[in-house]
Amino acid sequence: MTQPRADHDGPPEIRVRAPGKVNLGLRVGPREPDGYHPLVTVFQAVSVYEDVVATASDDMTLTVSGPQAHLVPTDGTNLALRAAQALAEYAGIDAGVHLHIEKSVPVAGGMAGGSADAAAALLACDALWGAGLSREQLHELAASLGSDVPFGLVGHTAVGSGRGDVLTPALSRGEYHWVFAVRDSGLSTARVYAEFDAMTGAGAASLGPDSDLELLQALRAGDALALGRALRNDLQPAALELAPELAETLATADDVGALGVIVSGSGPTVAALARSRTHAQAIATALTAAGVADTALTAVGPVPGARLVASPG
Ligand SMILES: C[C@](O)(CO)[C@H](O)COP(=O)(O)OP(=O)(O)OC[C@H]1O[C@@H](n2ccc(N)nc2=O)[C@H](O)[C@@H]1O
Ligand SMILES: Nc1ncnc2c1ncn2[C@@H]1O[C@H](COP(=O)(O)OP(=O)(O)OP(=O)(O)O)[C@@H](O)[C@H]1O
Repeated sequence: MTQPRADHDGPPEIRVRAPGKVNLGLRVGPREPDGYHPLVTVFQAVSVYEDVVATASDDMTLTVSGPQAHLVPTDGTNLALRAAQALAEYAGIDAGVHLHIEKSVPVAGGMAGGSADAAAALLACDALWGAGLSREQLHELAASLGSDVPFGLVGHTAVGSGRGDVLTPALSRGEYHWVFAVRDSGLSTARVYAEFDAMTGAGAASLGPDSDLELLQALRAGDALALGRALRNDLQPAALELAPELAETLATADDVGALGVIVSGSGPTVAALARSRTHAQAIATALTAAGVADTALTAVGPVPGARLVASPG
């Protein structure tokens, strides 16, 4: 078991890094009586990271840094604090923790930043408190916190079903280059699903088993061109209805030769697939120059899920 670092001045600390995600395919079925929608989604974890540093403390407290830190709640509603509390209760541990989030994933951007924080907090507190939970136990806790949290633990490429929390790893060859066009104002996931309901009525397609064949085949072959063509997001029309300016972002990325372009999850981040790192940088520059993104991040995927890393210094 990893021991907390105590080789510096100050209390022991654990640093965990967790990735954001893009849904390469997101098929959404009709709303169920519990308010959730059945999904079949292909997740890819990408190199836009959250670092969560857990330090031993008497209380449960949280701080956040990063360009959008002011948008993140630091009270008990923060998903990372809720994760720490859930783990303490589950494992019967009476201990505190201070969590510090170094945030890079856009807030309310459809890239599961809060979920990455929760996944990282679970792993960090498990290590800090020596709880020794199994992967299955961590997964169960993760799913109780949010539909995207289990994927934050697992990372790489996976097919999600159920609410998106039932995961099967998928084969993927090579590295894909992405540009994420970020908007300063986010979209609420619940609102986007409600708009999806309003737009589809009872007519949302039920989910057939084979519809992601082309997507999964492209990933297995490492064929970025085919992956670009196979990208699909059933929430995109709803996100565009709530944020019509995204149409311009999609069109601009298409104009500058993106292999595929899609709203990421519930949006408003737009994900553009590039041919190479250089091409990704060119797309990023074009998007910000055209004023159709407030920020453009370049990244690669797939990358691993939440993992302990050495603290710098
Ligand atoms: C859009 C995605 O990011 C795609 O991966 C996810 O489906 C959203 O996952 P998430 O943010 O972890 O969502 P949760 O925190 O579990 O749920 C937030 C809200 O989204 C809606 N929700 C979420 C997941 C799902 N399968 N059906 C839903 O209708 C519900 O209104 C829910 O109250
Ligand atoms: N650790 C956290 N980081 C960011 N937002 C959080 C966190 N905890 C709670 N929140 C609240 O949740 C909202 C959505 O957070 P988040 O950034 O995870 O959205 P998202 O990436 O669109 O989620 P998803 O892609 O999973 O639907 C924020 O607007 C904020 O109010």
